[in-house]
Amino acid sequence: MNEQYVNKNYDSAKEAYAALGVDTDAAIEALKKIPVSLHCWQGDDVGGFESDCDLSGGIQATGNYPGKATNACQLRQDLDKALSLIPGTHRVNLHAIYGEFDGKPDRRHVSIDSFKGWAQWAKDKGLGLDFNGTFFSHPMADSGFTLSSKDKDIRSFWIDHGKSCRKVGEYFGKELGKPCVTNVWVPDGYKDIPIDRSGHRAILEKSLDEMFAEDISPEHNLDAVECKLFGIGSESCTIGSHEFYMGYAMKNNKLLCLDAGHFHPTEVISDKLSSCLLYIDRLLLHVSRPVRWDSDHVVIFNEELQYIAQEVIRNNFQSRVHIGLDFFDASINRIAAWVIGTRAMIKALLTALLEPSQMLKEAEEAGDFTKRLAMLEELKSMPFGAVWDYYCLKSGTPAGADWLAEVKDYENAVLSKR
Ligand SMILES: C[C@H](O)[C@H](O)[C@@H](O)C(=O)CO
Ligand SMILES: [Mn+2]
Repeated sequence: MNEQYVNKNYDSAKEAYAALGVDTDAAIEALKKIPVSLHCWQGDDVGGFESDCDLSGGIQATGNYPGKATNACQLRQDLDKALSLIPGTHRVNLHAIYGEFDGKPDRRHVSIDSFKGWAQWAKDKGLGLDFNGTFFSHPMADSGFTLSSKDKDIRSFWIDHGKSCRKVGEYFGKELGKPCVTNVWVPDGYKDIPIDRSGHRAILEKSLDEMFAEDISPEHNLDAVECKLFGIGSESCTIGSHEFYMGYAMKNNKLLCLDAGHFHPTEVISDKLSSCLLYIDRLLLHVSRPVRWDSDHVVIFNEELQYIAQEVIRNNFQSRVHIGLDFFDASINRIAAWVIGTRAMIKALLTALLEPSQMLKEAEEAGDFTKRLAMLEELKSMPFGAVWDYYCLKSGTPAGADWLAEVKDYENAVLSKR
């Protein structure tokens, strides 16, 4: 996009927003301070770098687009490309299966050594890292149960896994000088109607307590727990439900992870932030796009994404809500998927920062719902795209759809040779 054209548009957008009392330069400065955590698993369809385990746990990446990353070097190279097309300074979210393993990977005791390459890379790029235990895609998860299993050997295997993952998180936090959010999601559940829901939930609570027993400074590592309604193969009962983890997080001062795809189809996470944050210090978001089910479609600039961003910004929750992405589409260029989803998230945050929230709040408090609705509609055609393009260019990233040609070049030069 032509720089002169972008600057000119920005100047008139700035004027239009100023008329509403909104300072576009201040909005851009605030936006720069909000990191989004890019999930590494979009880069290889949640495959990971352990050799011989298929994706399990009731999640699925569909599609067969060529050129996916097959090792950590390729994945970092792809992330570098994606990050070069995304304005701002962000974070990368890893899973335990993405280590650089020397010999046979030991899922029970995940070693810090396997993640030194990632830490070095993140340090060189000024990125933060987040982490996840991988409680699936492993023979010890084949029964469909991990931390809530009634089998002591299975349980203790996964407790050890979780403990070692927290140490990796602590290591990342220390190395990078920013806390790592280490998330726990377990697929445990029953396909058909169970008898003993409460037994499994009591076991899950006990296993988590054991896993989290060691005090780790929140300066380095923050523990998160992710709830879910159902998965493929756990349709009738998911042990780690919303109520379970909401209670667990409150009682134990953990982050609650809200994944946009983990609720009933018409239930939205945007409406949950303000309630959860009355009782819980911090939230982790897995921003995703469920289409009829937890399908993990690439995030787009839709209403729910804007509502999520508005809830964060209107309430000044930036420091209490960690924004992570969680989608995996194997049917399109995977770097484009990261770029589309992350840019959409950032664009939604920018749009929320450009809202004259105080004016809307005053209208609401005065009972002037006509003005509230009228203004919300008018805001939809404000020139936020001009502010976005300007931000992209000023950040050294392409404005408009210019990034797509770069992804295409990269596909020809790199991905097609894999
Ligand atoms: C790969 C992720 O950890 C996984 O998607 C999890 O966060 C989830 O959302 C499962 O449905
Ligand atoms: Mn998730």
